[in-house]
Amino acid sequence: MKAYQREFIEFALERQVLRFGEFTLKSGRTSPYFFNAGLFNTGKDLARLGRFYAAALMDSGIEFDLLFGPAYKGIPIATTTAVALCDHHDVDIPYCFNRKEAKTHGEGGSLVGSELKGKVMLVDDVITAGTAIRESMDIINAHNAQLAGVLIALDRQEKGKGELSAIQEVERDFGCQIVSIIKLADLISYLSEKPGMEAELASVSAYREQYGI
Ligand SMILES: O=P(O)(O)OC[C@H]1O[C@H](OP(=O)(O)OP(=O)(O)O)[C@H](O)[C@@H]1O
Ligand SMILES: O=C(O)c1cc(=O)[nH]c(=O)[nH]1
Repeated sequence: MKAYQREFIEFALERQVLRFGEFTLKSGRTSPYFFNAGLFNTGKDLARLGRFYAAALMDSGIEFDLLFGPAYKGIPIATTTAVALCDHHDVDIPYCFNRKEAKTHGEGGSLVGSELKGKVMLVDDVITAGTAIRESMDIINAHNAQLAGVLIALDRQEKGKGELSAIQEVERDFGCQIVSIIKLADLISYLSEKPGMEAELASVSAYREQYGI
């Protein structure tokens, strides 16, 4: 694990974005841990989060024209990443996001921000079973844009529909690269080095045995 990954895990634990307990996921699975990016909820946290995303994006070397943040939690992530790319990497990239329910008055429509076109970098918090990414792909395809890649904070490294991980399935189906700041494996190695986290390590490891890849 790299230093910035350990730093990111500590940031998420400190802000209780990363918590242990019993959580029902969108996929219906019951997980002993949960990553709630909505709890990066101050200006300082969001600015710091954006720096992690922007650095991971620059490191990935993937070329893209636009950031897309799927509603809802992808919206502040795309926004803060765009700001960090400008402030810390001198790169000015347009961004846009969707509404979960189309607006029927005023400017109307389902998209807000820059026009959805070109090579799109999708940014979100986590991928579990890949449903949210597939929903976003429908929007990207409907606008004749192309998916350049996906950037998330946490790759939960879980099985998708078959034996591949949800991420591997998305990479295969859409021919794109998925980049994450941390993976479940990083969290497990962090927990295994940390005194007093034995119970969390045991429950997360058991979950990985059941759903992990
Ligand atoms: O890979 P998946 O199985 O789709 O799960 C991951 C998705 O689930 C959560 O979003 P959710 O749809 O709960 O929406 P929110 O951003 O409005 O909280 C999360 O923010 C991811 O987008
Ligand atoms: O799979 C999900 O629904 C999910 C998992 C997680 O860790 N965080 C989240 O916001 N959603």
